[in-house]
Amino acid sequence: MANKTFKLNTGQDIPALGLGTWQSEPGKVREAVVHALKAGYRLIDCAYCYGNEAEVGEGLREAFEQGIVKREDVFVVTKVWATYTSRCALGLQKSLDALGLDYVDLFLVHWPLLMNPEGNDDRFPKLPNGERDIIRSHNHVDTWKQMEALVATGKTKAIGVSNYSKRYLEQLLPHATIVPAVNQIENHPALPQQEIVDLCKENKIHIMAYSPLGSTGGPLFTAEPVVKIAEKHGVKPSAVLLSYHIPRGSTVLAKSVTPERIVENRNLVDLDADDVKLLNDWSDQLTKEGKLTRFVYPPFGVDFGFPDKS
Ligand SMILES: NC(=O)C1=CN([C@@H]2O[C@H](COP(=O)(O)OP(=O)(O)OC[C@H]3O[C@@H](n4cnc5c(N)ncnc54)[C@H](OP(=O)(O)O)[C@@H]3O)[C@@H](O)[C@H]2O)C=CC1
Ligand SMILES: O=C[C@H](O)[C@@H](O)[C@@H](O)[C@H](O)C(=O)O
Repeated sequence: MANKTFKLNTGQDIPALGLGTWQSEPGKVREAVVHALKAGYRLIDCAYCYGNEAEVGEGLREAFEQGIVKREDVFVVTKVWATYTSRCALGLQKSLDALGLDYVDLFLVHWPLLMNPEGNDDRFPKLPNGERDIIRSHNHVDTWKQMEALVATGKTKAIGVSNYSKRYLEQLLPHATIVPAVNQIENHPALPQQEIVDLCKENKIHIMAYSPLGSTGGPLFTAEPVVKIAEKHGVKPSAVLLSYHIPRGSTVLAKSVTPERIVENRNLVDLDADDVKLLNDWSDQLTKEGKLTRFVYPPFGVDFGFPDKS
């Protein structure tokens, strides 16, 4: 099942499982990438903001040189960081240079906002009071227009968004000449974001689920329904959390720099209708109790339109 692919609205095949690289430490991520490609992963999720694209690129190069995989067989994703959303072409070029590639398969708007491109830091400019230096007059639709222009350059095969709520998508879609191929969002049974998933499905926008384990340390491993289903199938809770996305028709990104876990995370299981119901019931219960959990919400001080955060 880990070799499954989905079709994007561009006609490209996108793997159902990818390796995440956020917080993958220097000194570890090159080997993690090589190991993942050897283990059969065919999607690597990167971002300029992660500060490790040069080392991810070394891993890719090593895998190409060793004949583990060819460039055209790996789906490489990267994202324009918030200080470059008024300079998307430059943002893409910087990622390509760091990765050592001449194109990526998918380029995403990492977050729908602009941070001061002339601020006091390349990635995290701050105001004297310590808050992030955000250009609040910027319209995220303008960023999308720049993204659209990048497709013709051949430097990215597809474009998409990330961290787009229903409200933001509804603002964007009437102006989009190219419908985003993907919306990459936090997604797991404790944050199903069904309203976004449904809207994306209606518009043929593929979901890439991030932080499927609850991000750092995998806080969702101990959730009761997850443990119950894992015991039933004789697998680890991580396998249940990753497999949850396959019947939803979504790609799932699992980050690890630990060789055994990278391999282990390829062992997806076929969840049956009872398992899916148990997880969905848990999501419904969390929704009713107001206990949904968003693990990734950086301190931008911007209302992105997520119902659990506005
Ligand atoms: N677009 C966006 O804004 C965002 C995108 N992402 C993308 O999604 C990816 C995945 O999300 P992320 O937030 O990193 O978190 P994940 O939900 O993938 O969890 C990663 C954590 O789980 C641990 N882990 C991984 N596999 C196992 C396992 N089998 N058993 C036990 N522990 C395990 C990892 O440890 P270790 O590495 O030490 O093994 C790490 O601490 C990111 O890396 C990034 O590529 C993530 C957040 C936001
Ligand atoms: O992709 C992962 C996340 O979005 C990450 O890029 C942000 O959380 C960033 O560290 C920030 O603090 O704004």
